[in-house]
Amino acid sequence: MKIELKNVTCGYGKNTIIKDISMEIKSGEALCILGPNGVGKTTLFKTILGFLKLQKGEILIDGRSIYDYKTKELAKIMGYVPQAHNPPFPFKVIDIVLMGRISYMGAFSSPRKKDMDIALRAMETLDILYLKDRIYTEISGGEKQLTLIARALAQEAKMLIMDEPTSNLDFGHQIRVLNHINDLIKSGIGVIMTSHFPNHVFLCATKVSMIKDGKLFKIGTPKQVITKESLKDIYGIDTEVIDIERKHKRNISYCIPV
Ligand SMILES: Nc1ncnc2c1ncn2[C@@H]1O[C@H](COP(=O)(O)OP(=O)(O)OP(=O)(O)O)[C@@H](O)[C@H]1O
Repeated sequence: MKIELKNVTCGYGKNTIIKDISMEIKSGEALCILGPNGVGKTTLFKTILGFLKLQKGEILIDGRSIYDYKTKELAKIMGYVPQAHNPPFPFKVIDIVLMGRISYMGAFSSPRKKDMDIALRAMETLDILYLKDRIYTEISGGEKQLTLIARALAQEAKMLIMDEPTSNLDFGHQIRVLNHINDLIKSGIGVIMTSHFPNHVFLCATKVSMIKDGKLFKIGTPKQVITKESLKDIYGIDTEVIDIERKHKRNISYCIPV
């Protein structure tokens, strides 16, 4: 499966936020989008998901415009992990995760045993089974983030769109989620994510694109894109990107401020 963005221009009403961006993501790849606060990463995601209309350009899934897909079809293709939020009703955590199964259920029908099993398995994978009967609005920001990731896993979508999946998480959960993203791409799922941490890109992304002033600034492998020059360009800080040897895993690059 392939999602292609061709000369995408998008924003709110007549206000353009993202200008003329082209990129593509295939199954088994993790594309991380980096860019400063307010540059338009979430706006781009909302447009890919069809919540916002394109101003110009095209978004294609396997060569077909996203606008030619039915909502239910799209829900089986793309799962969305938004930044943690509070829904208007005090749902139980398990109900939030089960919402990932809606596209598999008939109208007005309740979850089958299979849906419940899949939802519970998604929670188990992320070590949050203990939250099952808690009220979503009463759990911590990190627990909400993990719940939303579990909901996307339960959706069994082929492409996951994750808006800052590690925000709100403690160090252990950040690494667990990044490892989980690695497992997902190994299993053939595609991931498009945003992050504010270039080091997270080195840990799980196969591809990275940097956005500056609403335009695509750089795209390539993490090593090609994350350099001291590009970090200075988009964040305005001086860094050093160093290579680190790891005992039991591949060597990795790491950026530190200087
Ligand atoms: N509903 C909206 N209506 C109008 N403008 C909006 C709306 N939501 C966001 N914006 C504006 O669009 C711009 C891009 O916002 P967006 O949330 O896409 O940035 P971002 O790169 O995801 O930021 P961050 O890294 O801080 O989450 C900002 O200037 C923001 O104020």
